[in-house]
This record gives sequence, C-alpha cells and structure tokens, in this order.
Amino acid sequence: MTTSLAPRPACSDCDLQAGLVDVEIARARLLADVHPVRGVELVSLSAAARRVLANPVLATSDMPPFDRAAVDGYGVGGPGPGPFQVVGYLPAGAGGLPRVGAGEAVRLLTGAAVPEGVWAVAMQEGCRVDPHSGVASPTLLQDANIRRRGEDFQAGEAVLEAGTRLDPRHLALLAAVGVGDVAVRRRPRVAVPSAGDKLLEPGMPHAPGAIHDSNRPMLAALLRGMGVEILGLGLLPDRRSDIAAALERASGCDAIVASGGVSGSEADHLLGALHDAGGHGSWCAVALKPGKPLVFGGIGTARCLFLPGNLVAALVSGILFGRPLVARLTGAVDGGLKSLPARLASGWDRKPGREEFAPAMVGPDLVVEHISKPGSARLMPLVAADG
Ligand SMILES: Nc1nc2c(c(=O)[nH]1)N[C@H]1C(S)=C(S)[C@@H](COP(=O)(O)OP(=O)(O)OC[C@H]3O[C@@H](n4cnc5c(N)ncnc54)[C@H](O)[C@@H]3O)O[C@H]1N2
Ligand code: MOO
Repeated sequence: MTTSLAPRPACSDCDLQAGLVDVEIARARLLADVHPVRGVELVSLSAAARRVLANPVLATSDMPPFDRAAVDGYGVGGPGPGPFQVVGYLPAGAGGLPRVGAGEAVRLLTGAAVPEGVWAVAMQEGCRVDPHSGVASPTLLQDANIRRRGEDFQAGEAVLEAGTRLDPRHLALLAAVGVGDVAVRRRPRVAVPSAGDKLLEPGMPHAPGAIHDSNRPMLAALLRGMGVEILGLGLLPDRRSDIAAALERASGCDAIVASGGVSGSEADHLLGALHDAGGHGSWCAVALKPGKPLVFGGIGTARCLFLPGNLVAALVSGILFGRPLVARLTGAVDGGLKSLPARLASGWDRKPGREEFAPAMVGPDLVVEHISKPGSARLMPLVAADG
C-alpha cells in the first residue's frame, strides 16, 4: 500500500515540478496488469453495436455471392456496339439465368445476377433500343459494371478479428456474412461516482455554494459509448467513512471511475477512503494540463481510477486514462485516439512542463485555431471546439 502526498509546484511561472510523470508512463502504469473481463454472451445483431467480438469471424460464402450488375442496363454478349437481340429480363433476385450468346443481350436491373456469356453491362443511358434490331451499346471493356463473385471477400476468409468493437460497418459485414447472433464479451461493469458535498444531482434547483454534477453524465456517456454497463454509485459526500462504504459496495465491479476529491487537501478523501475500505492505491501527479492529479488503485475486482474534479480535467483525463482502461477491460483491440500533426493559426503562450490539451477549432488544411481563454473548469470553449 503506497500513498504519496501531492508535490506542490516549485515555481508559479511554469508547470515544471519534481515528480511529474509523463502521460505515456502513467498510462502504462495504470494498465500494467489489467486484463479483459471473462465471460462471453450471444447477442442478436440489433443489440451488438459497441460490443466486442469474442471470436474471429470467418466468411461462410463469397461476397458478392454471385456476379452482380452494378447498374440498370443490358448485359451484352460482346464488347459492342451491337446491336444485340434482347433474350431475357432479369430484375434483382431473379433466378433461372439464361446463357447469353455473342449477338444477344439480357435486360438487367442493378443487383441482378449476371448470366454466363455476358461480356459487360451497358448502362441504359448509353444504349439505344430498337424493337426490331435490338439494343445498341457503346464499346465496352470486359467486365464493365459487373461486380464479380468474391471480389469483396471469399468463403473461409477471416473478415473480422476477435476484439473488434462492433460499429455500424461491422454490423453490416456480419449481416452480409449471414450472422444472426454474435458471440461478444461480457460488458465490463463500471461505477462512475462523483465526489463532493457541493454537488447537486442534475435537475435539482440551484443552491448557494453548490454546483451541479456535470462530470458524472459526461464520464458515463464517454465510457458507455465503449460498450460498458454503467452502475449508479451516485454522489459521494465529503465524509471518508461514507466514501469507504460506497467504494466497498462497488468492489465487485470491474472498474470505478470517480471524479473530484483527488488534489490532496484535507477535504479530499477518496484515496484515504479507498485504503480504509481495504483497497490499494496511490496518487500520481501527471505532466498533463488540465488533469494533473490522479489516483490509480483497486478494490476487490474493481480497478480504481480517480480523476480530478475540474470538468475539463475530468474529460481530458477520462479520455487519456479512462478510455484506455475500459478498452482494456472490454478486450477491444482498437488503437484509441489518433493524433494528426497540425499547424497553429497563431502563437500559443504556454508554460513548459506539462503536455497540454486545449479545445480548438480545426480549419481547412489542419490549421488549428486556439479558442481564447480555455480553463480547466470552463465549459463553453469545450462546447465550441471541434478538435
Ligand atoms: N494547492 C493545490 N491545489 C490544487 C492543485 C494542486 O496541485 N495544489 N491541483 C489543482 C488541479 S490541477 C486540479 S484539476 C484540482 C483537482 O481537484 P479535486 O480533484 O480535488 O476536485 P475538487 O476539489 O473536488 O473540485 C475541483 C473543482 O471541480 C469542480 N467539480 C468537482 N466535481 C465536479 C463535478 N462532478 N461536476 C462539476 N464540477 C465539479 C469543483 O466544484 C471545483 O471547482 O485541484 C486543483 N487544486
Ligand atoms: O488538472 Mo488541473 O487544474 O490542471 O485541471
């Protein structure tokens, strides 16, 4: 059991201070022995969004399953211009395909199976149809406007790997493969409490000295989008014994992601309460702005990540630490945040010493406009930002 006191800044002009840990190192420390939850369940495709695939998926048939017309037109028996005698009519879904000879054509609608002998499909806009001589087409390259069987994937091919977090594209692919129910990992159960006597439940009337709990809906939504079950642990009061009791109650979950009460003052009881409740944890000062003070630990089966109370700090550290923790628990293999090099539209006066995240507007050619006066508790720049 280790508890360290919050190191205080050495100077007021910069964020350099002894003992700050780089974000990467802190994250590696947090994730060191975190493993995906055990347990697999079968869910229908309609309930599978955001869930994480338990097993790889192999295609059981080719896609497309047969040669298909990509346009409405005529499947012609040669490169054109014809004329070709029209010998059949095939809408999508029709079977019993005729063989098309050299001087023949077949009327095809988009998605229809292309019969044997068809050289290419001529788009109807480029064709002239004469009731006597047949259809005249432009000159066509072989296979034009035909989607060949198996060109997307072939039977036996691994189309999705275990650990894929299912998004709309994956659901389309699973349906195309013929999957109805899919084996996914159990959803991790994550408790998301907020700490502080000063907090009001959303919707409660304003009260002197109090503010509404913005962090809980924000963090719950951030993590719920990753396919976890969020458990209500409510608001934690500034009483160590009550916090310890709440943490003990949540000790059977897979994670507790709390916010507030971690900066180390006499009113910040989370770490002490975690120890009282039989858990373990330590304070970590991260070289991150906003979002410096964090607590990493565990109790029972639950990993503990306690984030700072300032809401932008809670969001930034929720993204940089909460999401990777939850991703690891879900067993997802997605790589997390992608960053792109961009250019600042104007100078940014900042102190050295901490990796800094600020709400920004991203313009054309990745020119980034810094939104004025950001702050770790200011919501409006956050809401105005798109990067
Ligand atoms: N002497 C020092 N003071 C502070 C330091 C420091 O190093 N030395 N660190 C600062 C940093 S950085 C941060 S971030 C905050 C973290 O504070 P806590 O995690 O202890 O959070 P609280 O004190 O409970 O609240 C801070 C702030 O955030 C508001 N808050 C808290 N919870 C919520 C919520 N659920 N929804 C909306 N807003 C919330 C709270 O009202 C406070 O204004 O500490 C600095 N102090
Ligand atoms: O973690 Mo704090 O003030 O940098 O938001």
